[in-house]
Amino acid sequence: MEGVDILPHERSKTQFDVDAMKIVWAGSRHAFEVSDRMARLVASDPAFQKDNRSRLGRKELFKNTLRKATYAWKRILELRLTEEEAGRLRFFVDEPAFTDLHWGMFVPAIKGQGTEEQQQKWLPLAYKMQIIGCYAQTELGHGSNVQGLETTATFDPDKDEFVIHSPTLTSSKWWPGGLGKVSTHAVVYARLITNGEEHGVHGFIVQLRSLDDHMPLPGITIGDIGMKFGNGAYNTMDNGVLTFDHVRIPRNQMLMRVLQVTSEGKCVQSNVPRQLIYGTMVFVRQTIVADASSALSRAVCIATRYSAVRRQFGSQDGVETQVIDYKTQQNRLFPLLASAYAFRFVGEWLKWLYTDVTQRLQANDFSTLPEAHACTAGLKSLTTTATADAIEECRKLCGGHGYLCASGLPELFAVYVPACTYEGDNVVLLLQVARFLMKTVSQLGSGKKPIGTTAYLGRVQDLMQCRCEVQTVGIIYSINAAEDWLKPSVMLEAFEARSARMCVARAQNLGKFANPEDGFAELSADLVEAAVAHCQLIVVSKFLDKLQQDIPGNGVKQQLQNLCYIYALNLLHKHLGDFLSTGCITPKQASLANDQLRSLYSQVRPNAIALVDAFNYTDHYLGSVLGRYDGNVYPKLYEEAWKDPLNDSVLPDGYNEYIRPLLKQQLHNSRL
Ligand SMILES: CCCCC/C=C\C/C=C\C/C=C\C/C=C\C/C=C/C(=O)SCCNC(=O)CCNC(=O)[C@H](O)C(C)(C)COP(=O)(O)OP(=O)(O)OC[C@H]1O[C@@H](n2cnc3c(N)ncnc32)[C@H](O)[C@@H]1OP(=O)(O)O
Ligand SMILES: Cc1cc2nc3c(=O)[nH]c(=O)nc-3n(C[C@H](O)[C@H](O)[C@H](O)COP(=O)(O)OP(=O)(O)OC[C@H]3O[C@@H](n4cnc5c(N)ncnc54)[C@H](O)[C@@H]3O)c2cc1C
Repeated sequence: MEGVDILPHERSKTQFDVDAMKIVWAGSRHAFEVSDRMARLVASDPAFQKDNRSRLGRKELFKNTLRKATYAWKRILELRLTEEEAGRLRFFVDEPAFTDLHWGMFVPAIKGQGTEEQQQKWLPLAYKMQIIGCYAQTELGHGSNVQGLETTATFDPDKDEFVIHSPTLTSSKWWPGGLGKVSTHAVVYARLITNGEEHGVHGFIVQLRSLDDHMPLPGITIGDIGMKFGNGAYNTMDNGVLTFDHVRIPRNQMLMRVLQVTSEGKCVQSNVPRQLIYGTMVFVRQTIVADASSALSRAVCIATRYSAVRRQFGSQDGVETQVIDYKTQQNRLFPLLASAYAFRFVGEWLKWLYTDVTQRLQANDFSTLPEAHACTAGLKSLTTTATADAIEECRKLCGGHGYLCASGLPELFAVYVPACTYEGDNVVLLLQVARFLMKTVSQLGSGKKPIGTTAYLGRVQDLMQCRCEVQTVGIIYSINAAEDWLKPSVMLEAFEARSARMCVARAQNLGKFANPEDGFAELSADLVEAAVAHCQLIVVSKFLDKLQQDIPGNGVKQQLQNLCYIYALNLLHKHLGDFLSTGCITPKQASLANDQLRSLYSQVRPNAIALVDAFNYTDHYLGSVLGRYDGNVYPKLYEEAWKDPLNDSVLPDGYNEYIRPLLKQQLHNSRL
């Protein structure tokens, strides 16, 4: 069978309604229609062509991005796109740009931390892009430790101004995207000092460049921090360095929703908790979780289509085997496919949680903020780590051709992998989750009932007294055959028991230290494992919740069920040590889980291509010869190779200089 015939043949085997699945994936019919329209708009416009990025030098690459980002803005205005449509359009343009930070961090920082008056002044300018902003928090010396930032904002009551200053080299702002060459303004995080007293880190709106000629304002030094990992990749972004030499800004440019500074330099705390200063990060972490499913599904789409097209080794009748039919390939690929769906649904739920906490904050209810912080931090960490690893696994699943830029995977990896670091290093974020869990466990004895995602810890209070013998757990009686693993309550109980037992065991170990902080530092590697178990439980439980909803479309729910159990059983297999050592399941039950997993792979196999078609990605967005919708891989790969600049001429530059003299010299030597 020819390459172009394989994928249609695969599609003919589909056992569910792909169009209905497209709507489930998008979140709603409306979201699907918006997304579909924007994807086609971008794909059909030559201005958004992106297949030459890996061949461009830094300056060309950056200018190209400026062109695309400003053209996208022009189209957004011309077509009068809604905020939702504009967001999707930028998503499909698929090129990191200063606009991400302007819309994604600068605007949310003002919205979340500015007073009404400040929002009225700055937001209209930002919405029209009459000013362009970035988020300048991280410094050369400190990123994770926000309280360790060194930039100072000292209040001068005589002039009613703050003096922003970089006292040391390590206080230079370092990393902010959009800062290096584009932004006119920044929300700068600095230590507030009034009347000689320190009041912690706060955000300040600072103008950086002239709105007339774009030159840095007096006292400000700015530049780009240099090339980053990967050729094209994130180098479209001008991550920058910034120092201040006693730069003055009016008092009303401190973002004052949390704390007000009066003209006398007095600090007045509002009823809003201090942690709201970190609110922009919570917002962005939530968007990063949703984005993880996009990056992961993209890599999985490429690897799945290519695995169906690619054949290696013969079978009895002489037709070579599609590599997707190897169990080892399925065992590596299908859990990633399942993860893409799992992250989609947990992302949807997290968006709901974020909206809920935002509404509560507006009504002065701060009770769910710690949980929102723990969930956004933990899920950001879990999903980005898994996605970065998965993109690399997809490259390997595509064999040698996966290493070619034409596969789209090297660039995707290079663009994606910093997500494990920005918006909080993934380990640092898991430690935040661990703190939250340990606090929750320590309060169990006082009768405080945990709620939301930690409610399960309340249900297993017996664990605190170590009264929970293996035999008391229901799973032990419920699983006697492989199919028993397909019961939602059983799966949930297994993940809850594993996480609860890990949390309680860590809490008990912490209790052995005289100083809890010493204990936390000493046991931090174990604590991170408990945080991972808790976050995996959230993902599994939200996927199971999704299955409880009414899901229209022939066979759609069945496919989602298969994927949900693949996600959970694969985790169980990978973390078997946790499940066995905490006594949640027996070795025999673990073996049954594996049998069930293999059976699910066989059920997914005929639907694999349709399950990735449901992502509804255009070939433009995928940017991969291996992942083409039509499966016409080999002719196109061959065609692509000839586009390389090295093939512009038959003899390479340097032939006369290097190759010819070398060959002549060898000829001369052999004659000797
Ligand atoms: C319309 C079009 C839109 C298009 C765009 C849309 C979306 C795209 C969006 C953005 C673009 C996306 C990506 C772009 C790429 C890159 C951008 C990157 C940006 C950045 O990286 S910005 C810098 C990010 N920096 C960090 O994340 C630093 C990490 N460090 C921290 O968060 C904190 O310092 C810390 C690790 C939490 C520790 O802080 P510390 O003050 O020392 O706190 P603790 O003492 O540990 O805790 C005190 C207390 O506070 C609680 N806490 C901590 N953080 C939070 C929080 N965020 N929210 C609520 N509560 C928090 C903590 O739990 C403690 O509570 P206790 O009860 O225990 O006291
Ligand atoms: C592409 C990119 C874009 C970015 N964009 C922005 C931006 O727009 N604005 C902005 O302000 N910043 C930005 N950043 C900065 C980013 O937020 C920080 O790099 C990130 O928060 C990590 O901080 P760090 O660099 O200080 O890492 P470090 O904290 O120095 O981490 C180094 C190592 O130390 C470990 N570590 C640190 N603390 C602990 C601890 N307490 N316990 C155990 N281990 C620890 C970490 O796990 C890591 O392995 C960007 C970064 C990147 C890569």
